[in-house]
Amino acid sequence: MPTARTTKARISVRGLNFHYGRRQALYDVNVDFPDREVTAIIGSSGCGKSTLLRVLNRMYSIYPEQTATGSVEIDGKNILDTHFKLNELRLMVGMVFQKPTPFTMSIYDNVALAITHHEALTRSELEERVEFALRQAALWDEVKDKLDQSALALSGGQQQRLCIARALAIDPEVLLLDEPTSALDPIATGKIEDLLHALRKHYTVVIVTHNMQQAARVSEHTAFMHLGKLIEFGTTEQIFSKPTQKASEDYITGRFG
Ligand SMILES: Nc1ncnc2c1ncn2[C@@H]1O[C@H](COP(=O)(O)OP(=O)(O)OP(=O)(O)O)[C@@H](O)[C@H]1O
Repeated sequence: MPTARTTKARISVRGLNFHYGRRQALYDVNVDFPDREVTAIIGSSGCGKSTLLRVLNRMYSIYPEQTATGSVEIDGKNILDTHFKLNELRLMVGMVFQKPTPFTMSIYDNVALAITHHEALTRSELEERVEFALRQAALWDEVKDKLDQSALALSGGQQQRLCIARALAIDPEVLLLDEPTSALDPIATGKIEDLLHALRKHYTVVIVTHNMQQAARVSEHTAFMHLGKLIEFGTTEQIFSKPTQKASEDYITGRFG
């Protein structure tokens, strides 16, 4: 398999194999995710996109039958190493899921809880941090007058931006998004895509998406996967205009997937 190398990698995946019990879902994946860029992972259903994303924050580790071999280095440290503390990893890598998952509590507490789990701050420091996170997620103006209202009363798109604020509240280096707009309407989707454009200045973003137009709009690099293998990685422009692998070309031109 080709190793996708770039000059300034923030995450380097090498020789990654992943099993759900006896079922192998990833085969010898090698890829570098560039620093402070958006990388899209695309490919047909079941090809291993979510699995790869979940390995990047070791989410599988709570399931004993799920195993990963190989390495995933962030800042030169192998985060798959069981000696690498999960708490430390949670501070480095934030994650947002397909369906918004706000906690049943106020808008303010949703974000504050993420911070107080890791840090002891004074009340005013905490207020500043919550505001900063909500501003980063382009939600502050819409919620600043109702911070003590339930997060569940927000629209789906606002809830998803709240989840992004929660992920950003701990100031991670990496933001992982697993089909973050698939449950949203086009206007809410557009807001999240605009947000991704702004976030790339500060964060290394990896997004799994089924929507190829979205990948083309939001990402600088694209990884194409097929049947658990990373088939091709390149600039999004190259992958969409001149894919070098037949499987990528077939997927992009809609012949399968
Ligand atoms: N918990 C699990 N136990 C067993 N097999 C699983 C589990 N989760 C996923 N798989 C299998 O691993 C493979 C990769 O799944 P994954 O969810 O990563 O694919 P995907 O590309 O994200 O798919 P989709 O686009 O449909 O979300 C699939 O064959 C799937 O059936």
